[in-house]
Amino acid sequence: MTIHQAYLELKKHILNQSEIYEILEYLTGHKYDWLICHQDKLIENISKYESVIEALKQFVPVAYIVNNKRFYGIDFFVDQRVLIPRIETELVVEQALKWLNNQNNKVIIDLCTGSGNIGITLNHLTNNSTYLLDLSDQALEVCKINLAKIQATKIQILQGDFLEPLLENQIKGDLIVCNPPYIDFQDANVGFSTKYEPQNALFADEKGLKFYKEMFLNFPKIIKDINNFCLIMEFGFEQKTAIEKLYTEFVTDKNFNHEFLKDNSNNWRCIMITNI
Ligand SMILES: C[S@@+](CC[C@H](N)C(=O)[O-])C[C@H]1O[C@@H](n2cnc3c(N)ncnc32)[C@H](O)[C@@H]1O
Repeated sequence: MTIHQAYLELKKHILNQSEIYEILEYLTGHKYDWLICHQDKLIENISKYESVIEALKQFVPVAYIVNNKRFYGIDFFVDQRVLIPRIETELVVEQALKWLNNQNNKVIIDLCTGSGNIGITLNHLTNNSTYLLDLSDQALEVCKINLAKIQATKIQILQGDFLEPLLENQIKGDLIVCNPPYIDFQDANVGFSTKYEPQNALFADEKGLKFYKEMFLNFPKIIKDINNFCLIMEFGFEQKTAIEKLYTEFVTDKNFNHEFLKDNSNNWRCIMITNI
């Protein structure tokens, strides 16, 4: 089978052109430019090709097949132990970089880190000390693979339940970023595509709001300098009203500023809390 024939076959299963080339790169070990110029070359590893087609028939996401997902221009190793990083989460990184504004003596804390995509990206780009936390040992194994793969320094990994490792060890940061599980267990609209992702990365109690409530109640305890900090949390596109309500109920200190941010698809996606 030639590369061109494989391309035509893959097209029957994948709508996204760039994902087709991700698979062809995975199958041949060659980059896009080479593939374009060598369409008549044979795919040598036919059994690998056949298992890809089988996985696609089972709707396994391409990122899990090729063990890679590009996030903020960086290639992260991913497998079924972690959530596949989403493009909308790049908003968290973008806003965090704006707040950091080239400061390099800050402490970053990435809660619910999963593959480490947010925290490792920020560390890689700014060289600030960074803590990466997750409850899942399995997710942290993947995170460690990414730490070895992507140039990152001054990073510590902590396992535990949400804020607990920070509170227990009295660790505080300047920039807190967090993309927690936020889907309501009752949500009927969850796409079929999430079937292969870790369920504890997706769903949360209290209609998906448990982590926001816990954060709003406790975040001053994990901030180094309450007069100069930034906290950015991602949420689901229909959760803004509920999160605004929780904020009003649980954050009573008027010395904080909060704003909501929209992603590139014009959906409300993040809350950002800072000092005034
Ligand atoms: C939505 S995923 C986010 C992963 C990654 N930060 C991203 O943006 O793609 C949520 C992560 O929270 C972790 N998690 C779930 N419950 C947790 C808890 N109680 N404490 C800490 N982490 C938790 C999951 O293991 C998962 O890695």
